[in-house]
Amino acid sequence: MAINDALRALKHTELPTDNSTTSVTQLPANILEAFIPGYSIISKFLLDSLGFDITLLVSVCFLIFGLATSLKFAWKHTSEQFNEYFMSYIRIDSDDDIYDHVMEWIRVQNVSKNSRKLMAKTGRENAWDLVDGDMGVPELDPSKLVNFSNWDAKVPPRFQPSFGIHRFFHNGRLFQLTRENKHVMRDGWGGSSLRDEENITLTCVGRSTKPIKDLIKVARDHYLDKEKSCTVVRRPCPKEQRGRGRTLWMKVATRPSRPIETVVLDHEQKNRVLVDINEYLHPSTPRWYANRGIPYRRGYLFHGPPGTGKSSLAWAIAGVFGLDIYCISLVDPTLTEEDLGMMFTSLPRRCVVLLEDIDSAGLSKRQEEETVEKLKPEDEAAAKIGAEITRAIKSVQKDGKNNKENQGISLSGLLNAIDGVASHEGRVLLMTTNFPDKLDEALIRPGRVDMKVKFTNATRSQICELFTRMYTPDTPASLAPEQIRLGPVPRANGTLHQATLNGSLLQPKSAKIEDVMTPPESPKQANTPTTTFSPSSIEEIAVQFADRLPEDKFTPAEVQGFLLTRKKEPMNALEEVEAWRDGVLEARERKSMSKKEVVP
Ligand SMILES: Nc1ncnc2c1ncn2[C@@H]1O[C@H](COP(=O)(O)OP(=O)(O)OP(=O)(O)O)[C@@H](O)[C@H]1O
Repeated sequence: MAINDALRALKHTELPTDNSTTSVTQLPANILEAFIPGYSIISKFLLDSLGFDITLLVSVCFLIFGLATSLKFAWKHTSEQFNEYFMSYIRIDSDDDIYDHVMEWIRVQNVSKNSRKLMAKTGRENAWDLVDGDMGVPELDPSKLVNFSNWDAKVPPRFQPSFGIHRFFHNGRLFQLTRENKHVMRDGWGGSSLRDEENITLTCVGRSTKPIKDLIKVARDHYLDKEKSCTVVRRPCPKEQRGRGRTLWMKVATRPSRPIETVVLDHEQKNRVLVDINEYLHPSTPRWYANRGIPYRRGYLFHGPPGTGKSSLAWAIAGVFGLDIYCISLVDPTLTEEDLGMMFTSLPRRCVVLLEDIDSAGLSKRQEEETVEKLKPEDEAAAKIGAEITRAIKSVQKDGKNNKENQGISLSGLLNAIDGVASHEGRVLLMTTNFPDKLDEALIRPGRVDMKVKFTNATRSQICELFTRMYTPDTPASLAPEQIRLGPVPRANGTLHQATLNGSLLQPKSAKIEDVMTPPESPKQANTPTTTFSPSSIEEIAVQFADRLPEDKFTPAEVQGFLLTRKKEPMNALEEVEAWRDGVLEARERKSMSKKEVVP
């Protein structure tokens, strides 16, 4: 409107013909009037009352404003054209691992140091950060109680580049990082919903993306190097975040890998599992499977009483082979069969999938069959009728549930996910159970479960090993995967297995035990015994300790629990173990007696 008025005013304006400065810088009054209604009255009033003509001032302001706007427009247009033809960029979404790699690299590169737009994050993100060493964690005073409110206050926050544009140099080249947050509509299971989505864009000058790719590689190497001795744990995303085509897994933690030698198990058994997985994961194995038309999958069933080390071995395996671990709880009420199928499909090429306590997920043998089996000797006809009734009740229950969110995972749903056509090949499937006999044959048939590993209560040698490990001072690192030597051992058929782990290496090294035990000098050595013991005396005490416990009566978890309460006092542990043993056995006896009384 104002512009139209101004144009109209320009038409009727007779521009000054003289060459004076005033005529150049002063805009005609009718043009100013078009932009500022009432201008002539104001200017006349100021001229009459103050004797000051504001036309020149207003005209200059207008000219500066016009110039700036034109420059801005020209700059925007030119830079757009420049970006289009002379810049390269790579965009990274926040749900991709590369996002974490780049952001972490940026953080340590101190890009944040020079930036004026920062985002502060709590220094300690999870419990494992305390073992990072680079967190500036304050020293603890052993004479005082640990107070985490004080401790947290002393941990400096981390600073990351905030949303917006950040520029930095790498290898002499200028890069630009643009961090954005957008609200986008996404299709999810419950329909479309508005979600926050973050991404970063890395830009550099030039018509090739190679410098950015190199930078991403550097960031990735840096990140993976830091996390080399860690295991990344992933779980299914919360239901509301699970979207079609979007990531179904979320990283929940990065924890230090469990050293394989800390899992106290029969060495031959442990060897066999590791050798088998090692052979399966070998880069040449997929071709071997493909040539024979065999699906490239391998499954393991770890079974035994609770607290015997099934999950511990699973975690240690992930650490040894440097694989991420994908944990699925089949009892998760939000997990549907469709979700499960998609999750297996979206697994990476190599990973460990851990399905814990599969017996508790309603996947045990069909109840109606069990009922028939139980009643058969007495009345087969009645049993069959009973089974029919059970089936009918179940189908009614199922219909009733149809409208509800979750109908649980059925056996066929799990089998489809595990070896359905879309299921990803190359993963190591580890299933744990306390009750292997309850599992349906279909679930544990060869091809789904290729190796069963039995875990038992602690043997004498396991008790000895648990004791020795507990009182051995911390060593800087356990066996790195590359330190585990491979050598041939005979197979059942008499041939030599090429990729076989040397069993002795999986045992605690005597060299480690020979480390001198000294009283703690700093809080960091809190696990070191207060009394000095020679390595040979620790071994001797371990033997005596094992002599005082019956074999196959206590789980390794129970023995570990007892030792943990005396973790600095091996002699106390030795002296008190008999009383503890008798107490636990008596309590068990009483419990079984009371059970018998209740069920005549
Ligand atoms: N064989 C073992 N070697 C070393 N530690 C063990 C062993 N068995 C149990 N533990 C210790 O006991 C605790 C429980 O072990 P873990 O969770 O592996 O047992 P589990 O057999 O998986 O039990 P559940 O069946 O209840 O899941 C852990 O702290 C672990 O360190």
